[in-house]
Amino acid sequence: MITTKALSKFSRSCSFLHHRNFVPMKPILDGATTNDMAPTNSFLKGVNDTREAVSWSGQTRRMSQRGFLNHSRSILGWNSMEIDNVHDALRLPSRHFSTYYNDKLRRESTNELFSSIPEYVKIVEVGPRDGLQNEKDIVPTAVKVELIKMLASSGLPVVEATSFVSPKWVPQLADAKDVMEAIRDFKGARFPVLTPNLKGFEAAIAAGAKEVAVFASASEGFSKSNINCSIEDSLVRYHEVALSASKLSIPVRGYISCVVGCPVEGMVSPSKVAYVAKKLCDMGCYEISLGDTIGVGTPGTVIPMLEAVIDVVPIEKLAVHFHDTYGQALSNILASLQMGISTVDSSVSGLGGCPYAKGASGNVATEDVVYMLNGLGVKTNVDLQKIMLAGNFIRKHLGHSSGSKTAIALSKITAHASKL
Ligand SMILES: CC(C)(COP(=O)([O-])OP(=O)([O-])OC[C@H]1O[C@@H](n2cnc3c(N)ncnc32)[C@H](O)[C@@H]1OP(=O)([O-])[O-])[C@@H](O)C(=O)NCCC(=O)NCCSC(=O)C[C@@](C)(O)CC(=O)[O-]
Repeated sequence: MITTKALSKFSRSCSFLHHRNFVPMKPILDGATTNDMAPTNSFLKGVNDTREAVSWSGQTRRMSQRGFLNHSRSILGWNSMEIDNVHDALRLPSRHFSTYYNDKLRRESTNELFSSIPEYVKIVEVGPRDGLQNEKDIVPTAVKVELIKMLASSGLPVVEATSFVSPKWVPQLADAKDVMEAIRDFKGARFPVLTPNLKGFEAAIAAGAKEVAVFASASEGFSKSNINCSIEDSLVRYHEVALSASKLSIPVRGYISCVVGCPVEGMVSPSKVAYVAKKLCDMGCYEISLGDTIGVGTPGTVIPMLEAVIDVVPIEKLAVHFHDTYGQALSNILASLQMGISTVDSSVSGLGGCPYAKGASGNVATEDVVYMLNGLGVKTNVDLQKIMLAGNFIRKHLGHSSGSKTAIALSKITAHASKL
């Protein structure tokens, strides 16, 4: 059941949200119909505009941070030197801008805002799958393999490699078997693959996959457009996959798409997400990734959704998967971390989108997530510089600019930083 308890607890602990006139949304979502949600901002329905001015104990911290950055700029001559060569930029020890400084601040801070943030966050990289499935031009297998290799060597614990789906539906990933065969001997990361049915599962195992993921939806409309069946039918298929997987001791991850909004139906009720999450958990999924497929969520919709799911699935089994269409992904991740989630999906360079979700933009960029987590003093074991190199590699191939603000910012900075 959705309660306002955690919302108000979250709100009390998040003085920064009050500071920005944030007021948590009433849990209006249960039973909401398509008519409840106009295409754009009806997600805001129910927000009380009771603005509160709460002094923020982080003011001093923010000011001193700015002081530090100005100091660094003057040492680095930041404004006068710009480059567009990521290799040069990578000489810059980014920790000077984030981890080192904020680690110290976080350790010293007693602000309760930090208390619920986990010390370690597992990042699940979905770029080679979620990213490349939506590219107009088909990426050559060798490029995919090199990207996966670069990502795995950056310290990422999980790199979702590809999908064993119908090549008629997603031609971009029709080379799944070749990709898996090429990475068979890669070490250092796990390489799960998407499987929509037993046929996909069997093909994945034959190609050497050691872990699979099934993908349901919280909305009927999206389920039909993405996998051509109802939610219930998909759960039956996934149950079959889970049974076969368990016989082979293959771990199964479960995705739920459209956890706050659907391109077909509009607003999605948290109770529907909780229902599917429980079913996936009961069939044996070791982790359930909650996907804001079209990136419409804000903490105002994400928190009630998480509340509903946490009521029925242990929090340590949950992951969040945000697309950044409205620039809300990092705030949604921060809210999720503060609620106790410690697994975050992201995509190098912000690649991504679902071919069957109109309007879906890229996933939150891995570089931006790592930068934020470094800044919070949260361990990820991921090397930001190596991720940036992987991002640069794939972007050059695709001919797009980076979807990561961190990568763009750091690529513009050059200096003899090693002298610092
Ligand atoms: C589920 C199906 C297959 C149903 O597709 P269908 O057309 O209903 O299935 P079918 O059983 O009638 O089979 C049609 C044809 O596909 C073949 N087929 C059937 N299954 C497979 C398979 N596994 N691998 C290879 N081929 C397969 C089957 O053999 C047959 O071939 P034909 O006889 O016509 O030559 C199709 O709808 C499909 O592949 N959909 C996948 C769509 C997809 O990958 N979407 C993107 C991923 S989800 C996502 O991005 C969201 C997520 C996870 O990232 C979270 C978030 O962002 O929120």
